[in-house]
Amino acid sequence: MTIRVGVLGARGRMGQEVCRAVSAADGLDLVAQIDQGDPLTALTEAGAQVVVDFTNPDVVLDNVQWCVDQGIHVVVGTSGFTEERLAQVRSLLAGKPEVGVLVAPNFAIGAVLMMEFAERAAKYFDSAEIIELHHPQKVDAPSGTALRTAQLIAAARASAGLGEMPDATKDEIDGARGATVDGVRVHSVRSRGLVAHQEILFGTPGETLTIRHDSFDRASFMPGVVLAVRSVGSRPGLTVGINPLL
Ligand SMILES: NC(=O)C1=CN([C@@H]2O[C@H](COP(=O)(O)OP(=O)(O)OC[C@H]3O[C@@H](n4cnc5c(N)ncnc54)[C@H](OP(=O)(O)O)[C@@H]3O)[C@@H](O)[C@H]2O)C=CC1
Ligand SMILES: O=C(O)C1=N[C@H](C(=O)O)C[C@H](O)C1
Repeated sequence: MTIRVGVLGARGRMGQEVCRAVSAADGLDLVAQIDQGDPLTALTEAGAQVVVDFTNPDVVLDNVQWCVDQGIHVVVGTSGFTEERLAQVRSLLAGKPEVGVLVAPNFAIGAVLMMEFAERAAKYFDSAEIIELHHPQKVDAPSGTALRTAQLIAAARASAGLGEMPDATKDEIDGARGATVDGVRVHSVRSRGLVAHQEILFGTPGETLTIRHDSFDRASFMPGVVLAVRSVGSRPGLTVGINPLL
């Protein structure tokens, strides 16, 4: 059966790529392309069953709420999902248990594996720092992928009983050590020529391990987005990441 798909943020960098990918995918029908200023009611008028949101962190929760209220499943790629925001999505869904919302900080398979490998490595190393590098049009810092990676590393360290990292600095210029997310230092680089990149640097006496992923093209996110669109309708409630679909 064909799935009727609407895209929010359709004129953006990701939205345009998603519209192309949905149009080219078997069994998906692109029925609505919505951007800033367009009414959300165009989604219901077009009979969208799944909406894909690649907008911005300021508006995404309102969009999700509106879609959930209408009984439309949502695939969310927009960044900024802290644990607190995920909890807000869970409470939106409480009144609509049949609706599925999938929030993925990163749809690229390499990035998903990078996060899994980092989670696995975390307990073996005293130190861990994240360096994320993106194009300069990105509105937020740190990236959603870096936030999620920090959460995963922190949780793995806590369950292994590891204490604080041996990283105290006596004298530092503000910001020199990056931001601290769940106890993990995160450094954000913005530069022309970049798309989306991240490395995690682990260290313990005598050795370091670097895990790095590079998205050189937004095409890297599309297989994950299409998989999520096909799956979200059969996954009521909140799903975080595409890992359970792989
Ligand atoms: N999960 C993943 O794998 C990935 C996630 N992302 C995330 O996706 C998001 C979008 O990234 P990107 O495409 O580069 O950003 P863009 O700024 O290129 O695109 C966002 C689009 O959404 C539009 N928009 C803003 N508000 C609304 C609204 N209320 N309703 C509908 N459309 C709206 C914007 O319009 P206007 O410009 O007029 O404001 C713009 O056209 C970011 O949060 C980014 O971090 C990006 C890549 C991969
Ligand atoms: O804005 C981007 O470009 C990206 N955003 C996501 C994030 O914040 O992690 C995913 C990817 O890094 C590209």
